[in-house]
Amino acid sequence: MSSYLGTELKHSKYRLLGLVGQGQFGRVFCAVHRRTGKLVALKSLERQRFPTHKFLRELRILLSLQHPNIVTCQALEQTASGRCLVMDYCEGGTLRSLMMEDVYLNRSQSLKLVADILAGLEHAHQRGVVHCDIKPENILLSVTPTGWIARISDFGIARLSQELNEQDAGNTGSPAYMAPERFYGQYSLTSDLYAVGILLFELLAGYRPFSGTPTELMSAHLNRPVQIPDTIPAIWHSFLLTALQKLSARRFRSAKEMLAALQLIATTEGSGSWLDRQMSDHPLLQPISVFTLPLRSQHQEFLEAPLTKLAAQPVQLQAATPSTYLYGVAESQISLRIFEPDATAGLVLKSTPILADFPVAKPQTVTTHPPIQAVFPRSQGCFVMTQRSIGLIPSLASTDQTPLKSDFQPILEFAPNLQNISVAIEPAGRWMAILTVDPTTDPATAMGTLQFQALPGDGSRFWLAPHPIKIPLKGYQISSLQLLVLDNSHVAVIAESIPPASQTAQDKATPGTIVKVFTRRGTAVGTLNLPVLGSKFVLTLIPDQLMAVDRQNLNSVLLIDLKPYRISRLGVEIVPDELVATPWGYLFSNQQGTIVALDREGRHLGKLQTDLPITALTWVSPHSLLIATWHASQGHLHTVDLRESGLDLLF
Ligand SMILES: Nc1ncnc2c1ncn2[C@@H]1O[C@H](COP(=O)(O)OP(=O)(O)OP(=O)(O)O)[C@@H](O)[C@H]1O
Repeated sequence: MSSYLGTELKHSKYRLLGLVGQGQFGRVFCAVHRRTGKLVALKSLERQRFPTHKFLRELRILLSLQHPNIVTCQALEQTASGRCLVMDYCEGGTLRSLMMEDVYLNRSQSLKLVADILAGLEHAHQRGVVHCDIKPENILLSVTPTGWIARISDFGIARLSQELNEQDAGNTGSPAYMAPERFYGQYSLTSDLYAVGILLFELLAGYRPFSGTPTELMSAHLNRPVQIPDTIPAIWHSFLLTALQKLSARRFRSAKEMLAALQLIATTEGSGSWLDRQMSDHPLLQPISVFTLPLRSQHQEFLEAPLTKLAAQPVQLQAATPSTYLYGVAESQISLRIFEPDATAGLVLKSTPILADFPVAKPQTVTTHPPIQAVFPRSQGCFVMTQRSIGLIPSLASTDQTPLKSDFQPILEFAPNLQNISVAIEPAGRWMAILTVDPTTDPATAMGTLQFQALPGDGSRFWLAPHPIKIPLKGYQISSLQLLVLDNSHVAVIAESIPPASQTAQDKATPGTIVKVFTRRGTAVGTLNLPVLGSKFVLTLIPDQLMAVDRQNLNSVLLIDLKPYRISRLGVEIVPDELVATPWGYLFSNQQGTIVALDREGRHLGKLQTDLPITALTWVSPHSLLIATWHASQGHLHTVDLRESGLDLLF
């Protein structure tokens, strides 16, 4: 179906970017408008299931609802096999997906989301439209630098599906959120407000007031009084009890009235910071269950200088034994250690260190060398970037047991007048991309130059952009520029955007991050304007996924999926200095010696703590971590076996 729709849309205004989800009536795709570059959601609706007259009636309703808290429908696209609704794209996923993570949303943000829903409902109710299926799955999220905006989706479609279901099987809606009268087939605008009451209860308590089978739920909604737990502050009790009245007439009379009551209590309680647009002092996301375990090293090696970077590379040294090279950087020196798997002891250091530290560049003393800025271990060896050049320390894998060579072969010397040089190397080490900023004093005319170059080995077989590509950098924060290789044919230029100066304080444009993607042949693929401020972008081991520090919410990390486009936040409890992707999830560390481990779904696996400041960390096998520490002129390289660390990992 995805390729069907792709083919059918070949000559339309939209280009499909990927499947986002599947609803009962069809699939939802992320697509981009070919001319404007605007992202949209295309919701395909099967023709047989939506007879034309009903569909047009619902479409009229949908088109009449234009509000920032409603997922608006912009147009209808006809395709050979059916129709697609063209809707605003919400990159933050659903409220359900956010509620399923191992985090508590801060109170102010939870209340803000409920206030958003009420504002959207007020708009719809004023136009005589009742939603009938308010639940976290139908609340989509737009991401903002400091949190989210809730937007109600499925207006009209929810009611239409109810009608169709009634004809089919008589089973409608989502019983967990259904007001008592809905079980008798009646509904009014207060049925939506009852559902919002359940949703607020769930956000504040972490569970819903009633659970069980559909029959048990029906009986509970109709007869059982609501029990409010002590964990919900008393100030909210009468609000919740009013929203969850069994008799429709005893509830809030309108969304507007309910919203006003919510704002009043939030202000009284001191959790209404969203009302005056201030940032909350509390972390946006608070992990639910974080336990701390002492960091136990399997092996410790004494270091003479602090290692600021560690990079591992699997190698095949001897016929059947896969080993791992570990490169360590201390200022302008790079060292190499070799690890080999051992049947009983896991991964062990073959000898310590095999290659003594050696200067990277020629000059006289180590201290005068330009410090190493980045290392890229690849099959030919380790590419090393300094301020002045990029070069290769050739691989020793092929030379087997011969002593390790320490020659540094320069590949490219940078012109002295260039600033902000970024280099990125393809995973297979066949080509590199270099981004430089042309010297200028005027930010309005700043230009970047992106070049591609084949690397020693079989790189010259690749067709690379023959000429430098000029990138206008107006509106880019140049000091934040980053270059990443996404896969063997794409690179991304990433930078913070400078919002244009605005006239009024209210009208203040929000800052964001620009991600511009190019092919290795130099073709611009597209630009994403991320509504978040990220820094330290790294690739994860999931294709087309990036992660970054969330600069405006320091205890959270951003996960950015490019295909389909999606932004999620992980609550990590620490302000991470290092972000490391592993085959099983993510590791974050800070200089205070804390390491937080999360799985690929963002679930917290635990926290390791050492008293020593961590200067670098990496993994050398899925369960072996290498951690460099440094304190009071003393440092160690620790080998940690995660299977014995006490973390909740399944290997
Ligand atoms: N406008 C949108 N922007 C981004 N993602 C969307 C959008 N609309 C839907 N989605 C995604 O697609 C998924 C399917 O959405 P859809 O509304 O078709 O079904 P549903 O609400 O999950 O189920 P149902 O059809 O039973 O109501 C959602 O879970 C959501 O993740």
